[in-house]
Amino acid sequence: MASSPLFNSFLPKPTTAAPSPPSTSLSFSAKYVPFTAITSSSDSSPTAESYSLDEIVYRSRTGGLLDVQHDMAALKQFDGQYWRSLFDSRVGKTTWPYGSGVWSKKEWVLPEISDDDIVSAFEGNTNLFWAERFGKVHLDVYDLWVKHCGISHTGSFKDLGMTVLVSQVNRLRKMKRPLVGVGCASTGDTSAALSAYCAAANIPSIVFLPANKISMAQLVQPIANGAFVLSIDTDFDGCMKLIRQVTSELPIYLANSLNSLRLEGQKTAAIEILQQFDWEVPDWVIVPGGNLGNIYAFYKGFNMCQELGLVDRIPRLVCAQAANANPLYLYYKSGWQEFQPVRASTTFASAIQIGDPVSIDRAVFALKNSNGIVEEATEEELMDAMALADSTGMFICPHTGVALTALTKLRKSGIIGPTDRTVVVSTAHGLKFTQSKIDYHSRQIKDMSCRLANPPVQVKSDFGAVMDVLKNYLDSRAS
Ligand SMILES: Cc1ncc(COP(=O)(O)O)c(C=O)c1O
Ligand SMILES: N[C@@H](CCOP(=O)(O)O)C(=O)O
Repeated sequence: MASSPLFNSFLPKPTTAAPSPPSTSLSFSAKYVPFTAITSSSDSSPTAESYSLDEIVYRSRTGGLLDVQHDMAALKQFDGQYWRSLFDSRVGKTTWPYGSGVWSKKEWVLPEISDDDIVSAFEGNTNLFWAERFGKVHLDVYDLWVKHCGISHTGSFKDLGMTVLVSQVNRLRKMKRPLVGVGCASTGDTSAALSAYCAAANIPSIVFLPANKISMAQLVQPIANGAFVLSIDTDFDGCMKLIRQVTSELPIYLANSLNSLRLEGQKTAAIEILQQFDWEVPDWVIVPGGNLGNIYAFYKGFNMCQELGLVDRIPRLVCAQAANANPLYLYYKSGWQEFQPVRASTTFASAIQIGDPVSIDRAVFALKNSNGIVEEATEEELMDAMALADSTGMFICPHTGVALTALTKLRKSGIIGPTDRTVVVSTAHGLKFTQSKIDYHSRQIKDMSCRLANPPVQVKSDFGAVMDVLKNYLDSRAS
């Protein structure tokens, strides 16, 4: 384990006075089952094919997706009120590992892992921000909230899933499983999270990045955290194919969301939203989608809360895609006829420039079961939405601009009403995407009017000149 003060919070902490976990915690368990067992079962009867979470397996026997299935009967020994109180009692504490927004829900995430194996930066517990001015002034909505998942250790929601995956790898390595490292393909955020958590636990990380397609701030993260970084002359989908081939040949553990362990951490953001609303259910939750693991993770988190009696319904989900990388949108618009991967074009929402999402089946299931909607945003729409949100005090990433565009469209069409409680999920920190904001505000984007650009005013070092400029500005504000 690292001993640097930087990673102090990653280290197991002595237990201080804190609420006790359920005395039966050791009886909770989870296993991998084929995703089809989740989608087709109307009851919780055991499926023939299942795997221990200590096995290294990403696909079912038929090549389909897997899912982590919890022993719901064991969890149901406790009622909704019990779980609500337990989770609430852990917020804002330092007791290891419950101070993490993910591990505060440990019984629902990885119930069997030892606390000593957990690698955590106390991720989660992110700000649920009341976007009062943006909502009221620009959209005529009064109950609009932005869940800032990007205000996090590595600046994106990926930390939520990565703490789970790297903790499990840490456990497997202690069990002497022959894993030489952990690898991922990435549009930037997954690699940043993977490399930070691996560095904290002294596990080698290997990342495949599409050359020249991610932001400089994202690129520098795995470099700084000591990952082995391959910049490959292809797009994300090409990198994804390569890492899948490599991880089937070498004992490198796959860290992309194809690995269903990741989604167990990501689903806690949904539980946290309910918790932050005092267990009142919002009407809408809007999530930007790329590889499409996260939309399913949100569904799973909400669905578990309903099934275990913490709430009595789930929100309607909206998945928002960039029009330049919109295979899910096209599929939805076709009435779910036939899925066709696309070749994703360049988008300012570069982290979702994905044409062949691995979790397409998971996303469709989540949307169908939440009465969901898919929307898309053009480059101009997403950049204007980002600039507008920033002008009301936020500093969001372009992906959040995609989600806000979806909200704007659904509000304009009346599908989202003025008093509907709506949560937009902000997936990464705006500081990772400053170049897109610089391009916009300096009106340097071809074929885009950048109508909300706010470039600095060049002025001579002269009192009169400064006063003239200021008077003009103040007059324009007054009018
Ligand atoms: C900032 C950001 N937003 C949204 C997404 C989309 O998440 P998912 O791939 O789970 O759909 C990603 C990654 O893909 C991302 O990095
Ligand atoms: N946006 C992602 C793309 C990969 O998604 P994953 O959830 O499958 O890891 C990234 O940041 O790399």
